[in-house]
Amino acid sequence: MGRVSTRARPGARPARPPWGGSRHGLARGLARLDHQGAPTLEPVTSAPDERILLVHAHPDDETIQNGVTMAKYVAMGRGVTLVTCTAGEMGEILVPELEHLAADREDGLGEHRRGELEDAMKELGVTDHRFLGGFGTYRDSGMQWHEDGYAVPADDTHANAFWNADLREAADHLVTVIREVRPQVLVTYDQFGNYGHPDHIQAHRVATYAASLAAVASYKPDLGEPWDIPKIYWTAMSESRFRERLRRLRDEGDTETWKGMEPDDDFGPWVTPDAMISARVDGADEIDTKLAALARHRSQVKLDGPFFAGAENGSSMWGEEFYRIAKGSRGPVGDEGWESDLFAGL
Ligand SMILES: CC(=O)N[C@H]1[C@@H](O[C@@H]2[C@H](O)[C@H](O)[C@@H](O)[C@H](O)[C@H]2O)O[C@H](CO)[C@@H](O)[C@@H]1O
Ligand SMILES: [Zn+2]
Repeated sequence: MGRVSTRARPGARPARPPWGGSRHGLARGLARLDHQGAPTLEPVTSAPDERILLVHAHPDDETIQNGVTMAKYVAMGRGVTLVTCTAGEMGEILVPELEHLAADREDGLGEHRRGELEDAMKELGVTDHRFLGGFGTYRDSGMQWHEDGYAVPADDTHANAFWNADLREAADHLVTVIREVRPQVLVTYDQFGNYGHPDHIQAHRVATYAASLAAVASYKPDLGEPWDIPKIYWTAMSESRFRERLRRLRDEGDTETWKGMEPDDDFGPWVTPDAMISARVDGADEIDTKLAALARHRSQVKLDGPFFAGAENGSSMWGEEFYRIAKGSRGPVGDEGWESDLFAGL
């Protein structure tokens, strides 16, 4: 684990994560330091010894990609912190009675999805969730398919669209969180944003940059004591599971889901070859919790559609969550060569 600092600058007040611990309470039993840096005798309630930080672009990404992992780690008593970079203002709306919230009508979808996210976090048991820079700082950039990939809509006029964010300014918001939470594990997307959404790509860039900046002692000490995150993972879609899922859908006559894609196609960066996967978190015990959280994102997710069909009995790709290690050393692996716990080896 990284250096635990007990040095407090005179006048510096340690930020406190919402689980009630103090930044200085990371090492059990340390006396709390008062705001002059003098030790007080009252016992401190330590932050969980193990802490994970997840950085996602929109509400629902966290549950789709890491709902099992988050629920599992909360149940294990680990600290789970989620940072969501935008409120998903530009999303489609699957529920007719919510259509008035659309961006080109009342533009109320972001506020609504904030509530969906709160409800989903209650299902997973996650109590520490923040929007990057505070709610409304960065706006969902939207996405449109262009010849060879997604891009932001040409007529996008919102100055605070996340895709337009100043990278270092956005990273500084996350540096503050990293130095407060001091996670051993960081999870975000790969360089492709998993499926090419501009906000996902930007979230990857901000998380990666912030992780580097947070570790530099001489970088903006006013944002907190430096913290070098030991392990960084990118979320991954297992190639074998995706092909298997698509094959099953096509065998069942479903030609609509992932329309135009066939099981033996070349999916490029959309999937990760199993040999490049580092960890698999099993969700046999958490899949129901994940689905309950997914159901809370009702403006975006139709559980009774083919996309999530079969997830309830674990017979789909949603009951497993895959990761590629981007920084740090892996712990013990199983027969497939995958870790089963992102904190392994720490
Ligand atoms: C899972 C995810 O990242 N969803 C994003 C995505 O949503 C897609 C978008 O609305 C597209 O227009 C639909 O056809 C597609 O079905 C949706 O998944 O992009 C949205 C706009 O940026 C974003 O709000 C949503 O969270
Ligand atoms: Zn997203």
